[in-house]
Amino acid sequence: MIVDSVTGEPLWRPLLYNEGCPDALPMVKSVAPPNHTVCSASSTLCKLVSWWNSDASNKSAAILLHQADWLLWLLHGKIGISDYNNALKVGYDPEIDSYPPWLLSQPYAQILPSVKAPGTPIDYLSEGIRTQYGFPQDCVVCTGTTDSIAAFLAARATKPGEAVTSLGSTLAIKLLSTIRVEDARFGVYSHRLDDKWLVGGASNTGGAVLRQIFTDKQLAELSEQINPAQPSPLDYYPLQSVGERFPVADPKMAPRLHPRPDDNVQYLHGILESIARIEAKAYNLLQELGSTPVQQVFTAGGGSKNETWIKIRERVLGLPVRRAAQTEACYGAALLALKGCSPDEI
Ligand SMILES: Nc1ncnc2c1ncn2[C@@H]1O[C@H](COP(=O)(O)OP(=O)(O)O)[C@@H](O)[C@H]1O
Ligand SMILES: O=C(CO)[C@H](O)[C@H](O)COP(=O)(O)O
Repeated sequence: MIVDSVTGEPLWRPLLYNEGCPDALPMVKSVAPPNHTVCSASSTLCKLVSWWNSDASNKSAAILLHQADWLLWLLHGKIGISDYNNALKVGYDPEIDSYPPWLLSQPYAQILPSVKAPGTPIDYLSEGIRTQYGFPQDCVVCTGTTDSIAAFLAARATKPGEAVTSLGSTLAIKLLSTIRVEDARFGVYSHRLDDKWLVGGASNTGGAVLRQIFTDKQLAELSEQINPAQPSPLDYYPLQSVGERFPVADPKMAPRLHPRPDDNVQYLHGILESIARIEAKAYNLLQELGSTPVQQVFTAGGGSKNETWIKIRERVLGLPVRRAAQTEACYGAALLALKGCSPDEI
């Protein structure tokens, strides 16, 4: 979001995380290091540059916020604060804990938010919100993280080699690694998690495609009739619309959901198996690019309740796959706040 730095009013249409601004890509590639995370049309930096190059008249009053930063501003009232997870795709370097010189030298650097570690206390909850909802006076608001990192924290995976696949509307992968891996050619990037790295990426495949074809009730009923030990010969690339981010970064990739068999059980089997193949390709790619090898996969999000799918994925990945004890990202966000929350530091 690009907002007025005083009033918080949006100065441009808010953009979703997977929306692309290919018009800005050549300019971003001309300033960033080769294959940097920002060198993807859906990166936050491409969104920022696309706005900067538009007819925007109020550049001096603007500030960039991620959706999570904007929500937190509504809670604590201090505008222009982000965290190093949300800020990764605008170009923040969590290793040096700073925006890099190539970014700071750009004219649009003036609208970048200040960045803190995830879970850093910012301020007390603003009085209006506190009284409206009945929170205690000492309720503190901390910086956040991204949704799939919060899902990783909720799963309480702590050892290098442990990974979390979030099967929500999309498929997001996070593998705890001692080695940082980044390669925009495949949509691979590393978020910092304290002194380690969460290597992974986000595919546009996932539950949203399933919901385009089946109701949640059908998903549950049809899945019970699938034999997960039996491989499906059907080979699809389930996407809601054109464009994939990871493990293939191709904004022009077309969805492949045909041929459709008459039997819905077979069709769903083929789709679940095909998404599992994309997940397997993703984990193999991370290892090829040098991350700590994956040993155990936890799973979160709406797709994690599907036991048949978990068995299919175990067979296709050749790895133990377990439903996380806590599968909601908000649980991880609360753990982060608990860890960071110390009013003395405000
Ligand atoms: N039994 C099921 N098997 C597989 N996927 C399911 C099942 N039930 C729901 N889903 C999928 O879960 C997704 C919703 O999960 P959720 O984590 O709430 O997504 P998000 O928060 O990313 O929108 C839906 O897109 C739906 O297709
Ligand atoms: O696709 C997503 C939304 O469901 C992912 O959450 C998002 O794109 C992944 O971002 P990050 O890896 O930075 O947490």
